[in-house]
Amino acid sequence: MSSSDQNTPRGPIDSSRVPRYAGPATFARLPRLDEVGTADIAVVGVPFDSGVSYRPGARFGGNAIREASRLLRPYNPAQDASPFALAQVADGGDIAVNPFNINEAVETIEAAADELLGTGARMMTLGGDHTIALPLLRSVAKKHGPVALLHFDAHLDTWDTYFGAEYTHGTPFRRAVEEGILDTEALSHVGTRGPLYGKQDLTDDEKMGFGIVTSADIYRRGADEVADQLRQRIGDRPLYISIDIDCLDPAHAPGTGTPEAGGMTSRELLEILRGLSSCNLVSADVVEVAPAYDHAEITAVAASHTAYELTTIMSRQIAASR
Ligand SMILES: N=C(N)NCCCC(=O)O
Ligand SMILES: [Zn+2]
Ligand SMILES: [Zn+2]
Repeated sequence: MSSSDQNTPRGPIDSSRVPRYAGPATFARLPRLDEVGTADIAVVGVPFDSGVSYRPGARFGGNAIREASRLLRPYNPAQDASPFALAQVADGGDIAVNPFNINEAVETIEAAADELLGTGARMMTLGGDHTIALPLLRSVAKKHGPVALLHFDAHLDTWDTYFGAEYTHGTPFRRAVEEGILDTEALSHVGTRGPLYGKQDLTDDEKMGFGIVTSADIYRRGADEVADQLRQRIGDRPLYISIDIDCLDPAHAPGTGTPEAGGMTSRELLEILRGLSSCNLVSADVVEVAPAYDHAEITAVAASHTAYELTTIMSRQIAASR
């Protein structure tokens, strides 16, 4: 039983008493998981970037997002909710994974997710490269069955292999479809753009069941209409949202490993997420934040606000289902 079932949840450190730049950076200055016992939502880092095809560095993403999240405040006006009061949200620290063995890392992540989800918590994972979405989805599907997937990304990430490797940051969603852990009636990429290897990439992707909302679609149709369309497709299915921060334009997220020009703004991303606030979001990740290429925490701030909106959606669901 989570502590929030008995008491009011323990929230962030009060930034009017302890300056927000002081002390250790847990996500949003929330308590650590071991301080509260169990949580409704566990924020967890996965410092792993051995699956990247270009610039490395996303292993430092989780802690960069935590640092940038010091400035988050407890009330979210855009969703009219205080996420850390509605549910016990806590920082579960990092999943320690082997950087030299991708297969072992994937197994470790799945096992750690099994353990956390087994306590009844939902997971808000901070990556790490996109490889980590596969073991997280495996674990979520063990609990909920095949889940709807909203995948925000410049890239499809449904490619087959790189250098013969099955588990990479460009391949997690093809593996997930092959494994039958996704609900193929409700799969969407959002923010897709940029050059592909060939037209076949799109044909393959469509055969797997994915719909595509391109970055240009968002610009032309607007965030509200896009969110409405996505919400209708998802319905009340258990939903997993995976957000590759490179879905944002490099102007809004320079700190990432495979940037592509012509992306959505951070405002558009946040607005689409707010439009999904009624969805049954069971877990989510924010990946591919690589702070070495960031400037003035632009990317880390965008990622921390993204995780905040996702956490708000989950906490509203948790409160509504009590
Ligand atoms: N998942 C991310 N960020 N990128 C995938 C790009 C794979 C490629 O280099 O073709
Ligand atoms: Zn990407
Ligand atoms: Zn990706």
